[in-house]
Amino acid sequence: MSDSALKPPTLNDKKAPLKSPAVSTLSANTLQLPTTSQQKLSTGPSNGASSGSATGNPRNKCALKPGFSLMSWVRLCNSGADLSGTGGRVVPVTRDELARHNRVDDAWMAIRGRVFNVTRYMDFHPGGVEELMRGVGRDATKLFDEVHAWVNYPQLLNKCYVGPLKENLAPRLQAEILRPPPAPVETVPRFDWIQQRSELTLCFYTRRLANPGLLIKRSTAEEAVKTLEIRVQLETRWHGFNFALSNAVLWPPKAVRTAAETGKVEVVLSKEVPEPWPTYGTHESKKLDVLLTQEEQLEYEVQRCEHFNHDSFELSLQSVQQQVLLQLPVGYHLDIEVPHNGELLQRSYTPVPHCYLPSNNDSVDDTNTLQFLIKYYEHGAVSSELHQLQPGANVKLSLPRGNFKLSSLEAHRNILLLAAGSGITPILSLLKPLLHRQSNRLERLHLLYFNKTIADIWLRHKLQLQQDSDERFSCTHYTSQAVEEQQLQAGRISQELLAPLFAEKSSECFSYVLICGPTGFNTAAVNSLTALSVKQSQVHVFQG
Ligand code: HEM
Repeated sequence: MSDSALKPPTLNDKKAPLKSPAVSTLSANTLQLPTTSQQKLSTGPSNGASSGSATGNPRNKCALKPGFSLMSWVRLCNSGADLSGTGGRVVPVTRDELARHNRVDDAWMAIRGRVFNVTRYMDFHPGGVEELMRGVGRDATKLFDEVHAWVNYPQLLNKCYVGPLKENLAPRLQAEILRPPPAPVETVPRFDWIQQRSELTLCFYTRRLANPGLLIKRSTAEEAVKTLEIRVQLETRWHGFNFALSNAVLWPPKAVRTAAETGKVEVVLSKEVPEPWPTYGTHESKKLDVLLTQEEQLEYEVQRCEHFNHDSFELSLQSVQQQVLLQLPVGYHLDIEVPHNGELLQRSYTPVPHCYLPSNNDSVDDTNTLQFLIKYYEHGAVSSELHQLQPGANVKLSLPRGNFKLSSLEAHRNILLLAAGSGITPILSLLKPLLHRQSNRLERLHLLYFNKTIADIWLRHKLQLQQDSDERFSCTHYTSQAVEEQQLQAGRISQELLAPLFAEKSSECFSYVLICGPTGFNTAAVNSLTALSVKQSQVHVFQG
């Protein structure tokens, strides 16, 4: 039986609505978009089988009625309309009071001790009215987190805040909730430059473990360029630097380095004429509007689309005319958009570092090309469209998205990785950055990789090579179907399977766990870890 046969086909590559185009007249708003794409808690396979998304999660967005786009919601929020229904007052709410607001035309919902009036949000909810109604009139924290923990509800519902949920809060906590949340401290990259006779290096300093992303755009299709746009991504925020260089440099850059740990970004450019420059030129910098960058798309073209194993393929993409170079923050993904039956469909995928692909090795520069491993589903609209792409065909990519914080791993030296099926891809992007970490060097990085059959295992040989080259890394393969091979174990994710790794005094005791797989796998993993007293703060689930 194929993976796709295990799941209701509607959850595979479900049609996503065409995103609204970027509205350039919209100025920076108080609202930010959710940080990553979406996940639905599904009845999908609980182990091993992949959902088809590289991050393991299917999408289930609804088409919104005309006039109910995110942009329209932002406008409504900024219009001064009384969305909370309290005239701007903060009113503590009892559970009984909350339960009375349980109708579609009078809908309140509590999340993490705060009550929001979601009545006006109903038609704007990308998951649909029916889904939103599931959380109405009650404390919906658990449900909300199960479906899309990454959605930035405090910002989206900022103007809908009614007040704290009363009875289950200590007075001190209540006082905290009544106070407006403190504005987050934002890092602005600092620019510097150095040169050699034949090279100019543009440097951007962010902060330790900032895990920056990078986008470089040339303004013309010429090989020698004088103007360049360089953008540095820090979480959901992009900082743009527009350079007018004093002389021409060659395209593409000679090297591009983003150091996840130090937070330093370097763009090394070859000068067209090797000579010392009195100055690099000039630049203007600005923070880019979060809403606009969330909507922005890049044109990429297929370089290769080749068979990888019995049900997956390797897709290699390069920016059209090599206009753009992109480096994703570690653990981030992006959406690939393809047309299908007159609609535009999107799905999230995490690029695979070149060194893990059979066709590549360590010396290849990851910047020019984005490589994906994609599982093919017969009924999966996006994967079947992508599967048919010929070299030269165009697709659209979103900018990188994600909510993974490399800094949350800083204190941890024994890290456990749990991956299922195609959920291995974000995990792969982390292996080298973690093993190369200089401060608080890692002691042990252990991967448990779950698949249905031996034939489904991706990159087994490469994982073995990684294990051979660094004794701190180990990988155990589990298959849900019985196996005869010695190096493989039969088993599904469970509390029993994980328990020995968290036994007190065990030298194998892990203090942080990263999880990526289909929703059922993620839920089973989180539940097993909770039962083993692993705290929520010690776990990150990749979603998207
Ligand atoms: C607690 C009850 C809720 C349920 C059951 C629910 C359900 C869903 C579902 C099924 C989706 C589609 C997910 C997918 O694409 O796979 C979705 C998307 C979404 N929901 Fe909710 N939702 C709830 C509450 C909320 C609230 C309170 C907000 C307000 C901030 C919200 C904002 C969103 C957003 C922004 C998306 C799109 C996510 C993305 O594009 O990544 N939801 N929701």
